[in-house]
Amino acid sequence: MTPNNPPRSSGSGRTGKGKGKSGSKPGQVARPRWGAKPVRPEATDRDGFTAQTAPLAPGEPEVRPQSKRAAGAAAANAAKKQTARPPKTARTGTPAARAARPVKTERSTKAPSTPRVPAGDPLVGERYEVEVGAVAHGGGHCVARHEGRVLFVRHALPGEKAIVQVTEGTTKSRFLRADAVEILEPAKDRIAAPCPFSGPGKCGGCDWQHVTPGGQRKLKVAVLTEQLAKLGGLTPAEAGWDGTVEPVGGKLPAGEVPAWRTRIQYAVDPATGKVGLRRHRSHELEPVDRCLIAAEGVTELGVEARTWPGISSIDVIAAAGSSDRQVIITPTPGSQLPIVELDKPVSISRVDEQDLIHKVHGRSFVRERAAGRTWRVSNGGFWQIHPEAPDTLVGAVLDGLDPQWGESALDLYCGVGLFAGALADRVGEEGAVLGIESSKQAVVDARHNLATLDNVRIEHDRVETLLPRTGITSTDLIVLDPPRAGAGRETVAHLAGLSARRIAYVACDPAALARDLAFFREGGYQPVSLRAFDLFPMTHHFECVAILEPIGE
Ligand SMILES: C[S@@+](CC[C@H](N)C(=O)[O-])C[C@H]1O[C@@H](n2cnc3c(N)ncnc32)[C@H](O)[C@@H]1O
Repeated sequence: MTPNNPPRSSGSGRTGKGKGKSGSKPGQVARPRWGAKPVRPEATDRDGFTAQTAPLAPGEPEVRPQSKRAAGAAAANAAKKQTARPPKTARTGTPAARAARPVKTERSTKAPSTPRVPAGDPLVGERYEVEVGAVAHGGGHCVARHEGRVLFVRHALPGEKAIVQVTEGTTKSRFLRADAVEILEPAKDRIAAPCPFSGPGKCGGCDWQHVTPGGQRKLKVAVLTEQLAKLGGLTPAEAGWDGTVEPVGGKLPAGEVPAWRTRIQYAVDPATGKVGLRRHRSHELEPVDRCLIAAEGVTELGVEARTWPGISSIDVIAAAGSSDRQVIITPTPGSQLPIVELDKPVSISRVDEQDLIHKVHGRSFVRERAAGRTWRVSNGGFWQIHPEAPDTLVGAVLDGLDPQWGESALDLYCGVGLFAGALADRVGEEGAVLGIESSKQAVVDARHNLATLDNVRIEHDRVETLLPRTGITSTDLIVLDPPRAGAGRETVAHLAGLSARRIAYVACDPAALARDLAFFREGGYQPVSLRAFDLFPMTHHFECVAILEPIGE
């Protein structure tokens, strides 16, 4: 595709750099520096993001996350597992910010739709011998073929010869899902999985316990390379990428598992009261008495060692930047919250039957440290799970953007204000930063976190709704850190029209990133550097930071 350079705005809406301060008081949002009046957005929250949302397999329709209540109902209906929605497996906290006072959690509360009954004769349980091919995007699976039909195989590695057992699909399915249950010829990156709960039919939280740390990063490199080519039309060199996925927190020897996960959602087995993690694409539980990737702050609470009668799920958050620990408990319908005693001091909140969160005791938030500041994150609102992720990503964004004193910047999908705060420090009081975020509670937190910065304003609404209404016609810098679905064609086109000197795109889904890079090219921007970070070891997830500049400059 030939890049084109559509005319971009002349920037007439900007009031110019170096003008006086906004005059906002601490705690108020600063007046914008782009010549647009502050808007009063409508409350249009939507589901937020978790890095652990089960990705879709190629061709699989998008499925919205369930509420805990809906998930509970579905768990009771495990017989329908074959066509059930993707599970909430071992993922961080709640998928969106929730308010400190009782408010509706910002999650889908729609009941699950009636499962479709797949046509054809079931093939579940069939075993085939296959040669395992390349790793595929999402789900931690590799592609194999049997009698012309595609199989997405978990617990395998490229190049292996294996016996696989079908886990989903019928004679009419376009593709089948399967687990490698016997490895006939192992790949050199295969190791014995250190976690006893990992393996075919077991916990769905980790994808690659059976792979060396270096082997996991090689798989991630293959996925990013493929997505850039397929959806972005880019070679690694054209993307400004050195072709590596950078380890974070030091390299570990094979067989050692980093305890990186500061947020975990456990489900509770109604029969035993024991906690567990969801099996892959299932509402069934794998009872777990020690999650190896859980951070020490999670494990030391002793949640896994207790029984939880009358409880359906438990979100555990162990701040990396303070000793704050928060546990958010969802009782089963009709049950009362028991007195909760854990092994360390902890704040407790409960989720009621309307999905409202109530503080039981302690704080309704945890405090994190990153980019030289303390951040309040309330009730399971978005915060990166790996302890080193916030500083790693802020470092990559600032290195790539090189913000200058007096510049204006947008922080889109800003969460509790991480990049906005870091940018504000660099552009100084002569500059201005506008953050936009759709979660009400995250906006409240962001305004609290950045209250002392007169040059930052945080607005509440969806980026795609609010940005066009701001009247902003140009800015110097943009950071966007959208949820898994990416920003999409319209938002990218709008951003490409703002004459930004540089744009930093932080992405947790390489497919959405590659697609949006192609949209940016249509708008006259190209990546000049791309870095990928292994911020979710033992899983197939990773994070990218792409820096874009106008083509031809
Ligand atoms: C990946 S998180 C990034 C948060 C923040 N940049 C950080 O690093 O902590 C994405 C954020 O986008 C918010 N979000 C989701 N869809 C949105 C939309 N359409 N417009 C604005 N914000 C949105 C979510 O609530 C979430 O806080």
